[in-house]
Amino acid sequence: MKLIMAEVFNSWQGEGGSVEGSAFGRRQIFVRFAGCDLNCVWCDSKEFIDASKVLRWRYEVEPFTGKFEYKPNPASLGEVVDAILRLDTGDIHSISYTGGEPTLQVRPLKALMERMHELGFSNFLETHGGLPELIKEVAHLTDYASIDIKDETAKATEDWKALVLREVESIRILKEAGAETYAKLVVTKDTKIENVRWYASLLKGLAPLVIQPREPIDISQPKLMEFYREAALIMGRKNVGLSFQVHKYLNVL
Ligand SMILES: C[S@@+](CC[C@H](N)C(=O)[O-])C[C@H]1O[C@@H](n2cnc3c(N)ncnc32)[C@H](O)[C@@H]1O
Ligand SMILES: Nc1nc2[nH]cc(C(=O)O)c2c(=O)[nH]1
Ligand code: SF4
Ligand SMILES: [Mg+2]
Repeated sequence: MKLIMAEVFNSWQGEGGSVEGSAFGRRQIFVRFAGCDLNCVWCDSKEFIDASKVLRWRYEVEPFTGKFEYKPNPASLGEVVDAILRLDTGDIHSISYTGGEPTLQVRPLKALMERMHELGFSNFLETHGGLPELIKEVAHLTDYASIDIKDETAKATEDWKALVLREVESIRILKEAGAETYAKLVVTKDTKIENVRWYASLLKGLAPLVIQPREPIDISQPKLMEFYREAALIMGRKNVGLSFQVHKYLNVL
């Protein structure tokens, strides 16, 4: 079983805020898959979007040392499991599968999630959720899920409304399978309030929402709070929160 990897490292989960299902501030081992089918204008992992250009992957030798070793792609499942296990600091809340888009490599992702369960770890899936048919394959192995709702201003794909509906379908699948699931909406200064209302109406009664300003932040505080209020009025005041990419302020991975 082969995987196109980007990196494996140990850090704190820096996103998700305080809504139910969030792992913010929890220690995780991050497994970043190479390759994505979307192209968000603000993506902070752009160098990993084209998997064919990710010729090698890196794994931390020791957490927070900035020391890495490199291996050629594709990686074997055993190599990735070894890289994860050597980063097990004994205080790991869950393994985060991110990217790129982890669900695109659904067979190796599934095998890795199964292996991590066997080894006693919980699985945290970080995904755009745009491919519900692939989400179905791993939903039963997912303990926690953070699903992005791609705003129009992300310009992730041509038919962004159809993408949003597929993302919501993925949330439904994950919830039905018993995964603790929340939605994450990255907002920009150009995000439209009517779009925020639409996302909120789709998520109402389904999953909580975190509103995460795009980094670097240029959205005004009044606008951010307007999005928050409108979403909370639709979804309920306990079901909305803010999320910031705190790891970027701490200068950690
Ligand atoms: C790089 S993505 C990988 C997982 C998956 N492809 C997705 O988009 O959800 C991981 C998370 O980082 C967030 N992110 C990436 N670039 C960002 C930026 N410039 N500002 C805020 N959040 C960002 C994404 O929205 C997503 O929630
Ligand atoms: N510390 C930390 N937290 C994160 N939460 C989501 C991340 C991601 O890139 O998926 C991420 C990341 O790259 N680092
Ligand atoms: S879906 Fe995720 S990895 Fe893909 S371009 Fe958007 S933010 Fe980047
Ligand atoms: Mg990141």
